Parts: sequence; structure tokens; C-alpha cells
Amino acid sequence: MQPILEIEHMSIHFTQYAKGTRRRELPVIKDLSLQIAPGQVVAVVGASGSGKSLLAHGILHILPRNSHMEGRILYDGSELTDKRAAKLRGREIVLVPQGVTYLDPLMKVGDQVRGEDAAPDAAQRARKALTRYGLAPETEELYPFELSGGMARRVLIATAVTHEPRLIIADEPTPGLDAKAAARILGHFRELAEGGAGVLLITHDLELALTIADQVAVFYAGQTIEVASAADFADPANLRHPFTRALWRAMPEHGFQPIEGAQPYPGTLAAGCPFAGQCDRSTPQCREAADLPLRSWQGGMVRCLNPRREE
Ligand SMILES: Nc1ncnc2c1ncn2[C@@H]1O[C@H](COP(=O)(O)OP(=O)(O)OP(=O)(O)O)[C@@H](O)[C@H]1O
Ligand code: NI
Repeated sequence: MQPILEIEHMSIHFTQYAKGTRRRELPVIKDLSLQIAPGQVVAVVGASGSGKSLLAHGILHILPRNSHMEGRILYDGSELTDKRAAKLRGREIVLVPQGVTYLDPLMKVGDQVRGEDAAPDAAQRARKALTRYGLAPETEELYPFELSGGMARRVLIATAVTHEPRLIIADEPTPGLDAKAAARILGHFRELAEGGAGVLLITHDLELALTIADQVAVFYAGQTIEVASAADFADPANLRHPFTRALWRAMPEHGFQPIEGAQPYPGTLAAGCPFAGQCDRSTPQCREAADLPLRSWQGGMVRCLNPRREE
């Protein structure tokens, strides 16, 4: 089947000016490839600062001005250019943004959810979307400052899904919601996928991701280090990268073992595998290896010199 979204070797860097005129390039995403088929939920899981939101903004072509993106993004088989992204954004391709500050503070909720939709049934559809997420019709008359955090989040999701999108990019869609509301929203993303949409679910929460994802792309320091099927997480022996196994062990149901050390900040990235400093399997070669490729390995993908099943 034709993927709805294909990302090939995406890299994103920021240009920063330090002390007067000294310029430096800060690489934040490196060689990222990812595919989503219609009907599929792909989760991107990674720690804070690993580049998840930038990936979302890169796909939508809404990156900040001081950034630069390389690589290719194909939507429905043809290149997603700036112009095409601008046309599809908010319609076929929607973002559920991470921050509720994306709501227009001067616009009533009803108008935000309707957007530029001029169809005769636009108001009715907006109301239906709000009701679906447990918001009363009166909410339409409120301004964003009158909403609680959880309500604002529901408004963002309602806004995104009112127009029958074909690709949904949800960036940490559930914080501030109780478990029941979060499950309902994820269930709805699943339904949209059953209806043929592609869903990219961005989250730091592996447990949450596994409740609806078909595939999980694990992010570390701006790179995909593993692509696994959700089913692989049933047994850590199926997982390919030491970081993915560490994430598995950090899940509450698997003993909550903390991952020692920290992910390197993009500005301090040295040569070698970025995870080498925290890896229980790293060798001197790992610290020197430059630009490890993401390669196929036992039914998934991995970026590691020494991927191995646990004995
Ligand atoms: N405008 C910017 N200028 C410079 N660096 C930036 C900018 N925006 C993000 N970064 C850097 O890019 C990296 C990735 O940021 P990003 O927001 O994508 O992380 P994330 O994975 O979404 O994190 P979180 O889980 O906290 O939302 C971070 O190290 C961040 O400091
Ligand atoms: Ni983010």
C-alpha cells in the first residue's frame, strides 16, 4: 500500500549566533526516516529534548526561521513542499500541538474549532467534535483564558479532527487529562486510523504508546535508534537496541528501573554512538563509530553496532 507519509533522511539544524558574530550550527535531528501507512498508528517515543516536536513541525513545514531542514518528505507519494504543506495543513494534515498556547487567545472556542470551514454544516460539525470530547455546547462561547488546561487540550484535539484529516500528528496529546479521558482520546485516534487515516502519536510515554500503536519508532538525541512493532514489546528479548530495552525496564509494570545518565544535548554531541555513554553494551568502537546507519535487523530496524537479543 502507498504510505501516506514517508520521511527520508530528514535532518534539522538551527543556526545560532554566539558572542557577536560567531555562528554555529546546532544539529537537532539527524538522518531520520519514517513511514506511515493509511490505517496505521505509529508512535514516536523519546525523552524530553530528543527532537519529537521538531519532527512534527518539520513535517508540517512550520519550523522556526533560524532552522534548516534537509531530506525528503513525501505525502501520498509526492513531495510535500512548503506550498503544498501550507495548503493541506489544518485540513488533510492536522497537528494536535504540544502546547495549549497554540490556541488563539482572542478567538472564541466555537470559532477556533470551525476554523476557515465555510460549509453550511460547519457549526454543527464543530459542536459534534466538542461534544465527542466531553465539552458542553456553552464552551463554544468561551475564550481560551476561560478554559482549564484539560479543556483547552480537548479543544485542540476537537479542532484538529473536525475536518476528517488523512494524517494526524498528535504531539503529546494527553497531559492534563485523567486516565479515562486520555484513553477515550487515544481510542478515537485508533478509530480515525481504522477509517483509513495515518496517525503519528508523539509521546515520552511508552506505556501509553503501546495501548494504540502498531509500530513504535524510538528516538534518542535526534535519531531513530529503533523501529519495532508494538508486539515486540511483549518480550524485551525481541527488542533490538539497548536503549529500547532500558525504556522497557523503566516502565512501571516492569520495575521502574531508572536509566542512568542523561541524553546528550545536541550542542555537545561528540563522534560515536550518542547512547554509548549510557549503554551497558558499548565498546570502544561504539565511541568512535561515526554516522551509524539505521538498518534492518530481525524484523525491525536498529541503529547500533552491537544489537543483540538478551540471553
Ligand atoms: N528554536 C530553537 N532553537 C534552538 N534549539 C531548539 C529550538 N527548538 C528546539 N531546540 C532544541 O532541539 C532539541 C529538540 O527539541 P524538541 O522540542 O523537538 O524536543 P521534544 O522531544 O519534543 O521534547 P519534549 O518531550 O520535552 O517536548 C532540544 O535540544 C531543543 O533544545
Ligand atoms: Ni515536544
